[in-house]
Amino acid sequence: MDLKNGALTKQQLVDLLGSSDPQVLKELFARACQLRQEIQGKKIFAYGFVYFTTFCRNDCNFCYYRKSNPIERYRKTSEEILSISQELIDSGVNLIDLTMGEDPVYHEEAFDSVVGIIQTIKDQYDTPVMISPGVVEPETIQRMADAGADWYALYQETHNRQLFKTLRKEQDYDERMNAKLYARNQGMCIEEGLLAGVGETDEDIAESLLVMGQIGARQVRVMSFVPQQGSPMEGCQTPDRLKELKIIALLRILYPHALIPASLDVDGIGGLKERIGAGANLITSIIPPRSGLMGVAQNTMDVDDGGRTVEEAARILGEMGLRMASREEYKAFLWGKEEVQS
Ligand SMILES: C[S@@+](CC[C@H](N)C(=O)[O-])C[C@H]1O[C@@H](n2cnc3c(N)ncnc32)[C@H](O)[C@@H]1O
Ligand SMILES: C[C@H](CCN)[C@@H](N)C(=O)O
Ligand code: SF4
Repeated sequence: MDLKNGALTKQQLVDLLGSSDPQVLKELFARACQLRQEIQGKKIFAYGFVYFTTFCRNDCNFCYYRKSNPIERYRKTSEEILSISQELIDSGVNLIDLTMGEDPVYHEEAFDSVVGIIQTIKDQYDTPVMISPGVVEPETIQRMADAGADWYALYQETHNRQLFKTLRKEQDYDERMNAKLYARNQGMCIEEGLLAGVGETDEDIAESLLVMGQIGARQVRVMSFVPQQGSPMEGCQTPDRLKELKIIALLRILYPHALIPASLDVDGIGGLKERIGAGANLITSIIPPRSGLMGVAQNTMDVDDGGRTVEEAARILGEMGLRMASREEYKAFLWGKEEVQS
């Protein structure tokens, strides 16, 4: 199979996802890293993660924060959110990802405070913003876009409607998809994502990889499912990481210019090297230690001991002959002449 030609068919994707041939895998990862190198050299981007409310009205079967899970929750104030964001920016992240559970309190206040926070980070801190609020009204998306939010992140998890129904209980597939298409049509960049190891087939994954391109997502991700205490899927197994790594590499080959995260939220900082080695060009889930903030799939792993910091990630990148990008380099990549294809 010719990996140089990025136009892989669905069948070729399925074959590669199922392959355990060491030579094929070696070529796959080498090609993915070569493409990243050709496009951005040694630079790797990094996003700060601010999960500012862990209250949620939904009951996703895979998630620790589902409303039926009797866990301790927090809701940070606007002042806290801004000071944590400032701390992350000072540490060297390229963007702030404002993430929330679908917290009814914010829905009641029509997201006024979130809009204000976006404005401050954009106008006063001069930093790109991603918003991950779950499904929100078109009007709210519009206000967030007007406030300057660059990105709307909303992961379908799977593009198999049957499987979606079992994961995102009582949520509508089309409503979720349409929210991100609306954001894209308003000029926002969108991130699409899939969850690996939740009962999907390689055909399902191949379909997702193709849909991600069709909808024009400029950031595309995969996270391996991590079982959560107290959730219906607590007893399910976490998948072999090789699948996630293959998906990262295939995404890079299909969409050479896309932002593809190496999330620290799956295996902590210990999982960074292999994901970058598979072709990821962005580190996500950087969280300041002792800020009282949590991760999603790994809610505390490596947070308070400073494992999920720019400093630690930069050290590891250095060992790989790579380096952290500056905010200006990120902005140039996103908005500059080097047009990023979808
Ligand atoms: C917690 S949500 C935050 C935004 C918003 N609440 C939403 O659901 O879109 C972000 C993503 O984390 C991922 N996630 C949640 N629980 C996970 C788990 N147990 N293992 C791996 N990824 C998980 C899912 O892909 C989910 O879409
Ligand atoms: C899943 C989160 C992102 C939400 N936009 C975050 N923990 C991450 O891994 O990047
Ligand atoms: S994935 Fe998001 S919407 Fe679903 S329960 Fe978790 S926080 Fe809520």
